[in-house]
Amino acid sequence: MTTPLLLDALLPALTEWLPEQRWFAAKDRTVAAVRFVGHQEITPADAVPAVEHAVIAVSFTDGGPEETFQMLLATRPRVSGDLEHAVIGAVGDRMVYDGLADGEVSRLLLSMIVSDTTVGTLRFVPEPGVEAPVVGPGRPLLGEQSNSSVIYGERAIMKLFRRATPGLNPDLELHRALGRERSGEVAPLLGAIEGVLPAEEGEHADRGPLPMTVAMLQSYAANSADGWSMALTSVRDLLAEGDLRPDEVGGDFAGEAQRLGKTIASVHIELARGLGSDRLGSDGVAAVADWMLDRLDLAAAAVEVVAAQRDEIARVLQGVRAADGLLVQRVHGDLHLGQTLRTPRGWLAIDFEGEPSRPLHDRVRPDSPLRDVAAMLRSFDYAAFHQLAEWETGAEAPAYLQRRAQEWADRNRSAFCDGYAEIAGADPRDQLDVLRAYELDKAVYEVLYETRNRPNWLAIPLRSMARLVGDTAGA
Ligand SMILES: Nc1ncnc2c1ncn2[C@@H]1O[C@H](COP(=O)(O)OP(=O)(O)O)[C@@H](O)[C@H]1O
Ligand SMILES: O=P(O)(O)O[C@H]1O[C@H](CO)[C@@H](O[C@H]2O[C@H](CO)[C@@H](O)[C@H](O)[C@H]2O)[C@H](O)[C@H]1O
Repeated sequence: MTTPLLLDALLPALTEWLPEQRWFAAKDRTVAAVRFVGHQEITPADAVPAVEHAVIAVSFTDGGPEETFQMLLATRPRVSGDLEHAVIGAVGDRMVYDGLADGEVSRLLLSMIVSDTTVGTLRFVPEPGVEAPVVGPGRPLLGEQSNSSVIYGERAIMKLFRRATPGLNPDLELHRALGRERSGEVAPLLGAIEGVLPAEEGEHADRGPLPMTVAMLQSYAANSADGWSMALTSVRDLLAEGDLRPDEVGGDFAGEAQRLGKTIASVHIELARGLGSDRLGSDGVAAVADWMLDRLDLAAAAVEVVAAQRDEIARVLQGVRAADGLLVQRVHGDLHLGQTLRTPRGWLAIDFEGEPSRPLHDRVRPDSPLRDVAAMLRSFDYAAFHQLAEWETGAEAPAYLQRRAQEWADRNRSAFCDGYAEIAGADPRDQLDVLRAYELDKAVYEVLYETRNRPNWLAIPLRSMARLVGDTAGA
């Protein structure tokens, strides 16, 4: 590999391979062409395995904007067994494959972080003052995720960010800030790989080289369960017991929801302490409302049911203007139950990247902590109605099940707010109009997200959108 000629020989195979990958976040578009915009050798080209970091730009048949992604490409003269599924194609006398699938490659990356190595434009940096993890091979994480992670013996987890975005990734930035605050609410950061998004040439020469985050290494939270799975189990227990109430069934989640509220309030306090906070005046609040309206118009342009209710939705979003001096700070930005882990000691929040489809400058903009609270309230609705969604694509689920699901959502939303208020010193429900605006903003985003990604789930945010537009009831 490494010479542009050899890389170019891989392009036809790569064009076929990319859309099959879970992390390829443009599955609704047809790939027209792929080109390499940068590559950096990590080992010599004749090593076994040989590894390099590559940045690719993908263009689409719709003529819309390109997307850039990063990859760790590895090569060997032959691959067998466990690596066969990761093969992209053959180039010269070597097989090229996705390097993260190879335990030897992930072992090498970890050892380079631990030993603070620089190779060309790539910096492998350990987090100052933290204990170096044991070096060993990594095991790829299987399952749903937007990026790609490998786990090192239940001690550490490394995430390769798949989008090649200039600037410091907010996931790394906020974990660093929370580490400085000695937060017990996130998994400690152990290190990172930092690189450079190369300057473009020719017709794309509109910028120079820019720093970019390649990967992040964290402590692995062993023996943990994610909040989404735990909540679904609780809802399943309840729906199976048609005549019992949420507080009467075995899997009641309200205690956990309350503890989770406390954890998120602590994260907010730590973020404000570490990175500051500000109180917006009326112009600032108007800008937040305008920004929500822009998001609404984006969704309305793509989804008819949003367009049909545009004005009613806009009226509720204007509720954010009720805030008298809205307090803003850095927040998680895409909080949901799947972004939380229950360890034997308590809850952790993970994945501070923000909403994946938003541009970086939007994701790092200070916002109200109520954005995260509202997003978590949305997640309780999702968990409650997820099992009924299949029904709702065809016939309505029986009314008694809908009532039970609603009771579960109400009970856990309320427990979460109780826990949050206990630590934050202010109850999010005291600013109902603002909270409702943030919740509706998220529900509109979800309608667009589900339309594009999981049409079977669309009924869940649609139901919430109707409730938030129609009712004035509390959280
Ligand atoms: N520190 C950690 N300890 C244990 N598991 C983790 C940790 N961080 C992430 N995970 C697991 O990895 C999955 C993907 O992580 P996440 O940061 O959400 O990646 P992505 O940005 O790709 O969505 C999570 O759902 C969780 O199961
Ligand atoms: O996890 P990501 O950062 O990729 O976030 C995106 O995908 C989420 C789904 O995986 C999506 O969350 C929505 O679905 C969840 C259930 O799967 C639910 O708990 C959330 O409340 C709901 O918003 C998230 O919005 C999207 O940005």
